[in-house]
Amino acid sequence: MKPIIAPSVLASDFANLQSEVEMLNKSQADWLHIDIMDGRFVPNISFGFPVMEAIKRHAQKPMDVHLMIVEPELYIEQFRAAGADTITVHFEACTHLHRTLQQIKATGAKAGIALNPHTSVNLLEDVIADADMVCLMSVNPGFGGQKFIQNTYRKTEALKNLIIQQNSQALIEIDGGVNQQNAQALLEKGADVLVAGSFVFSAADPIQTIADLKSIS
Ligand SMILES: O=C(CO)[C@H](O)[C@H](O)COP(=O)(O)O
Ligand SMILES: [Fe+2]
Repeated sequence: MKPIIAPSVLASDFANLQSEVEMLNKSQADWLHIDIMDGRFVPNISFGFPVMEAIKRHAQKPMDVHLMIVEPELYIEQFRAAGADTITVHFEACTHLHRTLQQIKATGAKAGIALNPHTSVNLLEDVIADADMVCLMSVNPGFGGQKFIQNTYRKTEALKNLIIQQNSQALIEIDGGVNQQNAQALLEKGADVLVAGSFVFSAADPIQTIADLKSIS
């Protein structure tokens, strides 16, 4: 099965956002990955609703919104209104994760759970049936351009086993440091969605780079 490719707009040229989004429209990218950072859950601030809405005005593909924020339940409806198709919240940021997943689904969006590198996939046993996607962070969240953490291979395999065991339909997304070197092995371990930021946007030919990732199976 071909992977779903979700380039992370975080690594794009914000001064030329419209042309970056138009490039993604023309490419084989399946989704646009949108990283929202609040300066509290992670030690960085990215962008918020006005920028997301501007991206949405030009995007012809679904928006996969990764919320690296505390108390995400306060903003779910607003992110949906700003154009999110999938909303992923962090396991570590949700006191009532099951409730927050239902809240996301009630807006009509797909609901994802992101796990920091230190968080075990075993903690998802009682909630995996309620998730449309699990995002395994393969770097510590907060910044693009970091080095891929090797333990992600093992986690991907363990998560795939849990999904099969629980008869869940959740997709496995890998986020952070994804490139042509690690993509094949991630897919073999069970990944469905590859997020790639700096690897795509720092390439000489981003459209070809996306096509190369897409052609791995
Ligand atoms: O969530 C993220 C960082 O917290 C980004 O989606 C991720 O880092 C992608 O960027 P890169 O491919 O450059 O690592
Ligand atoms: Fe992300």
